[in-house]
Amino acid sequence: MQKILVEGGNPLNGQVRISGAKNSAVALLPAAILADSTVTIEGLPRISDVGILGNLLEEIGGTVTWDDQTIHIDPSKMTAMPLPNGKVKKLRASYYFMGAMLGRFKKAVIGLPGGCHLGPRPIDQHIKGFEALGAQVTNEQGAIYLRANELRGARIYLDVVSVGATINIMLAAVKAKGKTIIENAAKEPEIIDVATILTSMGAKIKGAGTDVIRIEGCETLSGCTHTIIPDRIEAGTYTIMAAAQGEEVLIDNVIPQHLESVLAKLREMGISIEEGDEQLLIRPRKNIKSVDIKTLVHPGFPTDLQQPFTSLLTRATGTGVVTDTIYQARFKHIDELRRMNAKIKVEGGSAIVSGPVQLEGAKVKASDLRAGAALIIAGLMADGITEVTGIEHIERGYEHITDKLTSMGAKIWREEMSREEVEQFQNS
Ligand SMILES: CC(=O)N[C@H]1[C@@H](OP(=O)(O)OP(=O)(O)OC[C@H]2O[C@@H](n3ccc(=O)[nH]c3=O)[C@H](O)[C@@H]2O)O[C@H](CO)[C@@H](O)[C@@H]1O
Ligand SMILES: C=C(OP(=O)(O)O)C(=O)O
Repeated sequence: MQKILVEGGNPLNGQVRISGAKNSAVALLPAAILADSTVTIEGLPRISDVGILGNLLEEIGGTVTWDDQTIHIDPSKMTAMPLPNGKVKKLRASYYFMGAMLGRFKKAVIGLPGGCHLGPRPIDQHIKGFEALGAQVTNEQGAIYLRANELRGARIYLDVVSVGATINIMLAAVKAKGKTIIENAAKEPEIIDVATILTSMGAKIKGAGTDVIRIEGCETLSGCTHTIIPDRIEAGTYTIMAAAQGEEVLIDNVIPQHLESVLAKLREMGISIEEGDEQLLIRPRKNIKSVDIKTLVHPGFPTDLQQPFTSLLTRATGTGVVTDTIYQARFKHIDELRRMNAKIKVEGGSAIVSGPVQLEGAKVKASDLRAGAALIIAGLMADGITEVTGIEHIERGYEHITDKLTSMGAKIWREEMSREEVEQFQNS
């Protein structure tokens, strides 16, 4: 088991290239189940979530070959193999096997998903969608059983705007008979990316990226080649890192429009950001001022950048109020930031950050993926050395994070944990 160490205070300079989007990748791989011949996806991030999904595709009979960041998935020999336990529990996005297998085989058995612990993460809207399409859905001992004689298009209104439910319903509906309309759909860029791969396979989808998506079901979908979009959350994380500890940092392979809400907040703090076609140039100021942020569905401020942004606020002058309307309890990083001398109170669903403070290196634990990113940002700014454990969470979403930061001048490295440290970590 490894930990990440950061020696703070070293300025970041130079360039970082953003990887393919995790939250697209984890839906694009299951989408390949729906095709009748090989699907090739280019530009994938080699992160643990993607590796696990590749293994799950093999478990159901897919032939998976990797060529650096390109995957080739031959789905022709896949079966409706039940996946009630095991690797499906290691990540959130295994729930996309429900929609994709229901679409192709009209049946599936998938264990309830894992993923970051951010408070309750129900999947009732996914199930409502599958039922509307004609599936019988039961929960038996922690696994979801889905079965349909046939799938029929339906009009589905989502009570909650959900990325996962929108994509999962799309995956099943492309193989349903007739027309499906998803109302109050999520509008995240990853939804457009999934609609793009499905369209390349032959699906008929209109309106992805708006809150009404119309799908005309097809009998067969064929193989295709698709290039994934860049990861806006990884790009946002490096932009925040540059704002926290950079001199001049170029973020390459980014779609700036995906990050408008975050860039607006950074500019409000006094940080200079130049936007190119696929690049952002960040030149922070020494003195930055606090802002309030409230997370919202896209195109609002993304919940996945709330935790990294909180670390940045510790170096800003004034009081910043952070409110997460998507996951009201996404504040597990706050106790760890306090160990590093941050002045943050959690009150009534908001974190109130007072600054500026000089953070101090400490031994801290990442409770989830973006908490891990928040602690690395804090470590970059802190006096002395910060040790971050729980890095398996970070590896779910950040490709080569230590190498990328090292190339920009950060002192950051991995070390094996001693037996005592592993025991302490497991008991904490
Ligand atoms: C793999 C992936 O893409 N993960 C992202 C996805 O998660 P995920 O798809 O799980 O998140 P959702 O968009 O579904 O969740 C949004 C909100 O809706 C609620 N909800 C969701 C589904 C449901 O059936 N019922 C329900 O009540 C959730 O508890 C949450 O409060 O979107 C989140 C919100 O942008 C991001 O933080 C995650 O990084
Ligand atoms: C919450 C996240 O991921 P997941 O939904 O995969 O747990 C995230 O990417 O911040």
